[in-house]
Amino acid sequence: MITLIRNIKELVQVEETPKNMVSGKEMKILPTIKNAFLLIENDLIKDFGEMKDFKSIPIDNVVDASEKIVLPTWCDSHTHIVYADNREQEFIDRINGLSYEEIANNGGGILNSAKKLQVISEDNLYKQSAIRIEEIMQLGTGAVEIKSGYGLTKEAELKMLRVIKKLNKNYPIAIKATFLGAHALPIEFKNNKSGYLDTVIQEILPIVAKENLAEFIDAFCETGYFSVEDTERLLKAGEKFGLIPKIHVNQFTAIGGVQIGVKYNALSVDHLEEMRAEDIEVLKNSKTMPVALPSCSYFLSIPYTPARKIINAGLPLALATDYNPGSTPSGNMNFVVSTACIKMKLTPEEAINAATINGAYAMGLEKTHGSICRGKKANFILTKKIPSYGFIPYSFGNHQIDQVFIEGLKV
Ligand SMILES: N=CN[C@@H](CCC(=O)O)C(=O)O
Ligand SMILES: [Zn+2]
Repeated sequence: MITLIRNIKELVQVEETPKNMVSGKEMKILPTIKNAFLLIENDLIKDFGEMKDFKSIPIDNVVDASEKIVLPTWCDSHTHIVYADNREQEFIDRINGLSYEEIANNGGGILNSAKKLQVISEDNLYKQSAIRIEEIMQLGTGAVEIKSGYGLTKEAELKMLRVIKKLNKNYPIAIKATFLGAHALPIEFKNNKSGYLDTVIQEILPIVAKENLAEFIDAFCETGYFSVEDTERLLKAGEKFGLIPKIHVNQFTAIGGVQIGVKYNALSVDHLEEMRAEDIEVLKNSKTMPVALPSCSYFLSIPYTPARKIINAGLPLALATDYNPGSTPSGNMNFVVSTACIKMKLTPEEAINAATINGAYAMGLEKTHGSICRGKKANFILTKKIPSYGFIPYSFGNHQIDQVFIEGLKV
């Protein structure tokens, strides 16, 4: 089927020659074509250009985009969308003065989600998660990474990963799975962290690899959770099974997590709210994408990732939601892009680059997603009638999307 999107006011993030990512000063450049067309064949982008250059061919479906902007769908490279029920009570506890750490120490936090996840049926977990997938597709997300890590037992971790696999099969959105067995220490292992890591490495990891349930491996490398040494043990074990690291680091404390990520060729290091000069330095000359999660900073009232320092050092940056029941119960990439501009001082061009092509890189999807490029997936957002693409982050919290296309079809 051939679909033509015509009279596009501005077609954003176009690429003649595909690139893997954008870094430093390049992030301020967002290639666009004004008064453009976009031609789709089945699930792929066939052509694009200026309207005046469009050569008539037989078309099955025409969409008029007068006064509207078209941009690639968002690439959300860090989420925990598969979870059981919610944690609004902890939200209220925080309003009343408890800290995220105090809540976790009282059995709340990740362990609270694990308790709920261990008892929910796979079917019910799938149903709850599918609603969130449908929600983020409507919000313009066309590719997403999803982590395990709320199971914390063999059965429950595998249940999560199987749900992720089933979502990937049933929805057109691209889904990448990450095994996050080392997300928190289960109560049964309270004084036996190395015993829990033995379970993760010897009992769960081999099944994850054998059943092809995840491409990436993650750990919450943080004071009070998993140390740099624990993380290294895990990444080494993952490496043997060909799992690529994408890790939680520097959320509350900077303890060397970025260094261990770079040492093990992590595809991304995520959170980075607390960054020392040496953490920025070690990322130079690496292939590791720094990923900021501004909705998490917003929700927990913790510092924002120092995005300006990262980009001004010549590094790339990706933006993601961190959608999860504890620190970020929102999967809205439009809000992430706005918040990155408002609170982290990214320009709209930098924020859109960070949420599209760099997000695609951070989950290994840069060859097929993240830009308007011939041969890439026909994943794009058609906005309402708006004055410019800068209006998307400017009108924060408002919904500027008219239609979302994933793999060539309106969702
Ligand atoms: N920081 C670790 N994990 C999640 C939050 C987990 C939770 O509170 O449930 C995050 O990325 O913010
Ligand atoms: Zn996370």
